[in-house]
This record gives sequence, C-alpha cells and structure tokens, in this order.
Amino acid sequence: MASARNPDCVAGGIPPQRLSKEELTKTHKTHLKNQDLSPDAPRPVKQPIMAEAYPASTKSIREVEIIPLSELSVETHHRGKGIIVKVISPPYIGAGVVSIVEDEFGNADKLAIYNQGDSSILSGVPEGCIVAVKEPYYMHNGADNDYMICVDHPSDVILLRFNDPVIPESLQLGPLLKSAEEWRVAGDTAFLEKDFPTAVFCYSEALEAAGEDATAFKAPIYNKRAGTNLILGRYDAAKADSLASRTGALSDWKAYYNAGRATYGLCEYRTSREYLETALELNPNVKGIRKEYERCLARLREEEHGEYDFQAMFSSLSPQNVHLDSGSFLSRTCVRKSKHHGNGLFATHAIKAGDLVFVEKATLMPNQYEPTRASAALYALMVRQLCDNPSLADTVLKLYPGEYERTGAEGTIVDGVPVVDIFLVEGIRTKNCFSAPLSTYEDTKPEVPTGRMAKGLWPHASYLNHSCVPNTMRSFLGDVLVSRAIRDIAEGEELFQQYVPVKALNDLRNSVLKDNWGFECGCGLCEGERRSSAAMLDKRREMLAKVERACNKRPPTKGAIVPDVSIKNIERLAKQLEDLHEEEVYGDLPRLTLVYPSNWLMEAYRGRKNHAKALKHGLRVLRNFGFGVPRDAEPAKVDWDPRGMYTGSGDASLMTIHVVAALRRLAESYGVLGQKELAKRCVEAAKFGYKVVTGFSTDLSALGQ
Ligand SMILES: C[S@@+](CC[C@H](N)C(=O)[O-])C[C@H]1O[C@@H](n2cnc3c(N)ncnc32)[C@H](O)[C@@H]1O
Repeated sequence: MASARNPDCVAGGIPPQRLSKEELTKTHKTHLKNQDLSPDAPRPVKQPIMAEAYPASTKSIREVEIIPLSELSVETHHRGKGIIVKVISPPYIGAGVVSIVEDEFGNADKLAIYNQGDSSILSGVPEGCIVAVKEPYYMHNGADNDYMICVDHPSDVILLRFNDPVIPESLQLGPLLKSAEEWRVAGDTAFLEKDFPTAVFCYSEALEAAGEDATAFKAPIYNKRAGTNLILGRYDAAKADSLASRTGALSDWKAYYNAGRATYGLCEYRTSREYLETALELNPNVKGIRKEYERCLARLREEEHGEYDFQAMFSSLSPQNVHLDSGSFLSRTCVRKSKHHGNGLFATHAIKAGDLVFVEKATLMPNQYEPTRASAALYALMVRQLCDNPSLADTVLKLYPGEYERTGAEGTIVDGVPVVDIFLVEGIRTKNCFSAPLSTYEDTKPEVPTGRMAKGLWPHASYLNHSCVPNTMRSFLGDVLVSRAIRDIAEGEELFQQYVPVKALNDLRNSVLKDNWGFECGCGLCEGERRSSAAMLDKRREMLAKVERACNKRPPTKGAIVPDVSIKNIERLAKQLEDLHEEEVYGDLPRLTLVYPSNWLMEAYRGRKNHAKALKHGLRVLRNFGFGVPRDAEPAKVDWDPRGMYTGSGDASLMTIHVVAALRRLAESYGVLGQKELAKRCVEAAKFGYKVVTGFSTDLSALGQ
C-alpha cells in the first residue's frame, strides 16, 4: 500500500531515501530561529484522535530488540523493537519537542516527543542526552523524504542515565560529572536557577554516585529532592524522598513535615495527620508544622462530618483562586454494580431532600475557563499528573473509558516510569469529565451567560449514572463539586445525575446521550414517553417548533408589556401542544415541551399585572417540570404547601433554576392577591430549591427582578 502523502514510499516499508543529517540539521536550525519561547506564548496541546489509537508500550527497554534508525519502516509501530539515540540538536518546542537524533551507526533522524509535562526533563530534551524509544512509530512528515519518529505515549520514551549499560558503546559518554558532590552542587545550582526538573535529575545522579553506605551524605540530598518534588507537585516522589531522608535523629521532623505536606498534596489527610503529629512530637516549636496540622484537621472535619463553610468558600473564589482548600465528604455514598450500566453510585444512608449527598474536590481541574482550551488543558493535566504521581492511577485509570480497551498494564511502573496510555486517558476524559463554571451561584445570575467553563475530573461523581429525572443535582464552587438530594433518597437507592441539561423532545434527548455516552436512557420519563407513538412525537415536534418561533418573536423580558394578540396566540398554541400529551402516557410525568410556553405566559401576564393568570401559568411551569401542584385552582381556594413539593412529587420531577424562578413569581402573585401565607411558603420553597441548585444557602437577590 502506498503512503497517501508520499507515493514513492510504501507504508510498512523502509523509505527509499531520507533527508541527510546535514539537511535535517539545517532545517532544524531555521525552525529554532523562528520559535517563540516567550512564557506567554500559548503552547498548543496535541490531543489524541481516537480513530488512530494504539496502545502504549508495556515492555522494558531491556526486553526489546534495539534496531538502527535505518530499519524503521513508515507508518509502522515497531512492536518488540526499540531505538537508542543521542540528541544532537537543541529542542524545538511547540505542541511537542522536536530534536535531531543520531544512532550508534551515525544514522540521523527527527524525533518528536509529545505529552511530556513541564516537570519532566523530556519536555525540553537537552542536547547531548541519550534517550530510548520503545516500540517506536515512524511516520511520513508531509514533505518529500521527510520522516520522523513520533512518540505520543509519554512512557514510550525514557531518558537514559549516562552510564546505563543498555547504551551502545559508541554513544556512551560516561557521566558528565564525576563525583556525587559535583552532582549535588549541580543540583543546587539548577535549584537556585529554578530549573527544578534538572535539579531532581542532578540530585538523583548524586544519590546514585554516592553508593550504598553514604547515609550522612544522602539524607540531606533526599531532603532537597523531596523539597524540589514538592515544588513540582510530584507528591508521590516527595513522600518517598522525605521518608528516605530519615536518619533516626530529632532532625527527622523535617522528613515527617515534608511527608505530611506531600500526602496533603495527594489529599490523603489521615496519613498527612499522622506524619504531622510525628513532626510535632519531634519539634513542637516550628510554627509551620502546627499551621499545616490545623489545616489537615479542618480537611478531616469536612471529610468525616460534611462540615463546610460554603459561604466562606464562595467568598474566597476568584479567577486566580479556583482550587479551594477542601476535603471530600463521600461517606454517604458508595460504588456498586448498577443494573443500568457497570458501576453506579448508591446511598449508604437515607438522605433528605436538600441535604448533601457528597462533596468532592476535583482530583484534576486546570484553571482554564476558555471554552476552546478547557478540554485540551484537562487532557494535558491528566497526562502530566499520571506521569508525576503514579498513585493517581488507582482512582483515575479505573474509570470507564468507553470503547477503548485497556492492556491492563497502564499505571504499572516499567523502566522507572508509570505506563501512561494517552488514548486511555482521552477515553476516560471524554466519558467522565464535567464542565464547571467558576461558581454555579454566579452562573444563575440573569445576565447573558459567558459560557466560561473549566473541565475537570471528579472520579467519585463519575460513578453516577445518568437520569433525565435524577435524584441528585451537582453544583460547583471552584473545583469543589457539591451534590445535593433533589428529593428524599432511601438507603441503598442508586443515585443519578443529569449528564447535561436535557432536551424537551425525548428522541433528541436520547440522541445526545447516545452520541456522547453511547446509551439510551431508561429513566421514568424516557420509558414513559416511549409509550407515546412516533406520530404523536412528530406532532409535538412540529408544534413545539411553532410555539418556540412565536415565543421568540416577542420575549416578555423584564416585565415588558406584550400585546393581547401575542398572548392569545401563544395560549392557543400552548393549548394545542398540551393536547398532544396523552393523559395515559403523561399522567404526572414532566411535560418538558410545555415549559417554554408556560414560562413565557407567566412572564407575559406578570408584565400585564394580571396576577391570577401569572399564577396559573407559574403553577403550570412547576407541573410541567413534574412537580405536584394544584391544577389551575382558584388562588383563593388553594390550600397548598409548596415546601412539600420536593418530597411529595414522586420520582420523575426535574429540578432547574427555572423552578426557583417560577416559585419566586408565584410568591409575588400570591402576595399581590393577598395570599400572604402562600407567598411566604413559596419564598421558602424557592430558597430551598436555590440551595439545591447552587449548592449552598443564600438569599434570592442574585436572581434579579
Ligand atoms: C461516567 S460513566 C458512569 C459510570 C459507569 N456506569 C461505570 O461503570 O463506571 C458514563 C457511562 O455510563 C453509562 N451510563 C450512564 N448512565 C447510564 C444509563 N442511565 N443507562 C445506561 N448506561 C448508562 C454510559 O456508558 C456512559 O458512557
């Protein structure tokens, strides 16, 4: 088969001709001149294309056959093979890092390494270093005779130590520095220059060069490397280094303090508390330890008792501060097999409507709210963190990856690094990530929505299966997800959430779920609506389109006066749409297609100060969301307690901010009509609903007039 991009080259075959070392170097130099290395230059992320997925290598470089560059075949994954090359150029840094490399026989080629985090020395591949690529992929690079080795999985490339016996003799340089002390000094210099990956590298060489018995020399280096790893957010390594730096002396308080900070960074607060307690015992006078210990206790209170100061958390939020210091309260829920799909989340206790179901701090959420960048930023962070903190694999890599098949070796350590398969990461990202506004509360304000959402991973919440009429609702305060019960939940009940706000027509709703998550919903509403005929669904679709067109022509915004003729028209259309809902199908089910016109009519009558009619349509909004309300009752005869609607409406109602808004309108209309008690109850019900929607109790002023 001929390569599509180079007719002379046969895919799977060795290229007849390649660029020479001189040609490669010359072009590379031109690129280097043009690269923009300013810190503000946006670094593009090469996101994986699932259709081109291939598994990461799970072999050690010592297990594969080392081949020369001249044996690389085009568009081929060289399974069971590997290359060992010396980097002979400075790096060109773009979406990946491109370098010119040379093998032991003097063959030169281009190497592109993607998906290395900033904490890795390979994100900048220094000239002179020796790297191994396991099971490399060789590809045609567009122009004639232009090829490159393309490394997508970060664990497929290894930076070799200078004296690694796997390096062929002609590439061996021997160590750049001779003594452990020289490496230590080099590490300190790199640290002072804030080149932390190089500092870690040098300290590692110092430890290696020091040999087995140099405890007194090694302990402070472990300590320094722990501190450097803490700065890099490599908490697993920081913890291991801290513990390795212990000598049995009182000065070990530093080791325990750093281990406490590292485990805090990993959100392992119980372990962190233990280390910090030991540090305090060894040295009670260091204020920093006490402070860290108090923070840790606060996290444990949140985790154990669900005690949060949500108002304070909200106040501390800013575009710069989105990662809140918060524990995760998960003890009312557990993961179990679900009859709907794979695993699901279940209530371990009875939970009352409005109460916390769980609170989860994001395992990973970049501070990137720009919609065009949010997904790529999360993907890049997931890859980086899985490389930096292998223990994350336990939570992250277990999540449902859609169709992508695991090899089972992902996350295991091979050649000193965890196997990270970028296609598995991307599969997990797409099926499990959530979009999060800076705060849901701010997002309910009636101004034009900004659409600014970060994407993040909350692994516990990911186990929730979807229902269009769920029993829980999520909201966000920065990177903290708050899940509250929409109605009373019994112990052992499966918990559901809406993956996305659902469409009114059930076929459209289900096609969104099918396209994005590969399933059709079996919730009470979807199953119920499937009993309606296709012909009726088509009629509702047509009528809804008509209603929407008519409503959009004259939106009754901010109490504007809408002419009678428009109101009558919408009333007529809404009635026709209502008549397309068979009573035997819908009964108490939500009638989502009717929400829009009833909301419109409620606002239009409010504008006309016709409160009896505004009330009638406000009640219909609630009814159309599936809540049990009096049907078109005369306001004077109503003996209704809206505060009970969350618990007394069965299990097919749908909570949204529009429910809260309608309750406020009802309160106003009841008030004007002299029904003070009902007005008060509606305000209370609205506040209650607002807490469910936003995650915490606040007044309703943010909703405007
Ligand atoms: C984030 S995962 C949810 C947890 C998943 N059940 C598991 O085993 O890890 C999302 C996937 O769960 C499945 N799923 C979620 N809700 C479902 C439902 N109501 N019915 C069938 N499958 C569902 C879909 O395959 C979807 O892509």
